[in-house]
Amino acid sequence: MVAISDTAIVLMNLGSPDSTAVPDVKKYLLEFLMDKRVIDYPWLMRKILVGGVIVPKRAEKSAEAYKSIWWKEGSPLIVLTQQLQKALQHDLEMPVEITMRYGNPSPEFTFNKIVKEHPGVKNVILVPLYPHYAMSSFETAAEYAKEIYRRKKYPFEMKIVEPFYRHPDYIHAVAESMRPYVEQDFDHLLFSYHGVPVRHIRKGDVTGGHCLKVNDCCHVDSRAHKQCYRHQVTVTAELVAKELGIPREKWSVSFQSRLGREEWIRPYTDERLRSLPKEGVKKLLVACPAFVSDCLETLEEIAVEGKHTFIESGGDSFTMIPCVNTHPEWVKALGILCREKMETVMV
Ligand SMILES: C=CC1=C(C)c2cc3[nH]c(cc4nc(cc5[nH]c(cc1n2)c(C)c5CCC(=O)O)C(CCC(=O)O)=C4C)c(C)c3C=C
Ligand SMILES: [Fe+2]
Ligand SMILES: [Fe+2]
Repeated sequence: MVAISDTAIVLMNLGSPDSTAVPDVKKYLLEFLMDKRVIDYPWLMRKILVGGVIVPKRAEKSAEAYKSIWWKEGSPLIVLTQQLQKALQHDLEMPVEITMRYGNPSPEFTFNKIVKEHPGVKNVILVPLYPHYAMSSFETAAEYAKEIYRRKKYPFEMKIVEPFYRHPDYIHAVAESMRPYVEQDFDHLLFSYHGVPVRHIRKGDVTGGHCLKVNDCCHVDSRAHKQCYRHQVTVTAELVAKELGIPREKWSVSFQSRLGREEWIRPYTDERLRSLPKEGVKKLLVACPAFVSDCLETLEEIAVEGKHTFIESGGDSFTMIPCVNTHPEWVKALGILCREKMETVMV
């Protein structure tokens, strides 16, 4: 039972296919990749590329990858988000629901559930579970939730928690979740973030002249940083490494999960995994703080494929550090983020 409250929290994650069956994976990939903020080409071009090339080519391989990481309860990303929901609800003593940008449960389903099960709720705090801004992650989640909210005229106010990539409590949670791993002997720590196309970084640059144009742009103050994924992931890595006391030469950042022929932000994780052993790195730790829940991109792309690449290239030991998932410090941090948002004036 949850205490009666006029506020509810909605945790919004990316989503997964309903099952590992090829038709379900196809349906999910189509919804995901037809999103104009993920593949931002004109509609007809996107339709031809996604429906005619990418999805038919990728669906079976993707389904196999999902099969290899699927839990008996379902998709790890969904199950971990449900576990986070329960832990946060216990912590905050107010209703906490989950929703997904793609697949189920959809924002419409979740908002309807709140209206039906918690008719006293007047305020909803929506938390896109992305620490960093990207057009293809935070922005699409927030805009989609707002679109549904406005279209259906729900009887509550809705506030959205902004990217929290440098929030001290989030940084502390990531650092604490990593601490047991960095206390062991290791040669190097790689922060592997989900990549985005270079074009997305340029497109999000509100100044039109900063990102990837100014020398060492991520470290030069700019209004562009509010929407710069590259800047924000760099800051997270620097703050976490500082809190853990890891010297600068012992960690680096790279970007995984490229799709298509376009140039994505560099360095690429697979290339780094091939070159690190040649630079003398034999014991490697990999952390993926772009994700708050373990998912296909960590459990398969990093823990299986990435490990294989590193060991084949001459590495000795490879450890993937789990995401913050339901770590108590993360549950605490999320509660603080929600409470801070509740205290702001409704717009
Ligand atoms: C143009 C393609 C893609 C962009 C841009 C992109 C950005 C992006 N994605 C995440 C988080 C996740 N992505 C996940 C899976 C996934 N991502 C893409 C493509 C793009 N992502 C695809 C095609 C897939 C599906 C799987 C596959 O076929 O490889 C996941 C995992 C989902 C799961 O069910 O476990 C996450 C999480 C972020 C944060 C981001 C921008 C920064
Ligand atoms: Fe992705
Ligand atoms: Fe930038």
